[in-house]
Amino acid sequence: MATHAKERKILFMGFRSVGKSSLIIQFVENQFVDNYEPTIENTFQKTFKSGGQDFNLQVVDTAGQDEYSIMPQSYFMNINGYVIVYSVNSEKSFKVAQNVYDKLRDMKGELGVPVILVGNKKDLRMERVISFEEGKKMADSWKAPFLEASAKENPVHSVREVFEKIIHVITTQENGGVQNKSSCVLS
Ligand SMILES: Nc1nc2c(ncn2[C@@H]2O[C@H](COP(=O)(O)OP(=O)(O)OP(=O)(O)O)[C@@H](O)[C@H]2O)c(=O)[nH]1
Repeated sequence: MATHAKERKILFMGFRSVGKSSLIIQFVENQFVDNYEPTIENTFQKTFKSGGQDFNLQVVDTAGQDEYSIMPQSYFMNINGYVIVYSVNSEKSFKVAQNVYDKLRDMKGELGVPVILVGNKKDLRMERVISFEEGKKMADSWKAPFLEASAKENPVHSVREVFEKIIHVITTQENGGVQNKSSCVLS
């Protein structure tokens, strides 16, 4: 049975150069961008099917934040879900991830933040400074899903997982926090 595509807007946040644009461009255009160009702000569109439901996604790629960034109002209006990204080779980006979450939490308050945490660049094995366990622990403290990803190595799997997870969080929150089994496509 055909159902209408649901419009949802997702915001990517995190420190500079962690791979926000790369993950999004992999998702939207299936390609890896090797050169680094700082983002100002960009919005991408992509249709995506998850749990039998079509989604019309608007994905906003923000300029990288740091601990001093002030979040504009537009980060809080009409946003359905947040993807906070750090890179596993950067201690600083891990700290900024917590910082970004704290600011979102302050703004969103009691309702909770529909968020996932992504440790990107897991292909950089020799340069890793943040373990999987540390990432998981931070996400657990937010009661949020966690995954590690790479926009470079096996990216199709990574980006699919990122978007499956954030859509799952959004859907769960829209259903009043109750896990909807029929839309639960994650193992
Ligand atoms: N090895 C590796 N490099 C990556 C990965 N993802 C991104 N990069 C590289 O990291 C650099 C920064 O990537 P961007 O996607 O521009 O990072 P960003 O978070 O959007 O950066 P801002 O626009 O400054 O916020 C680029 O040179 C990418 O090629 C990854 O998974 N693995």
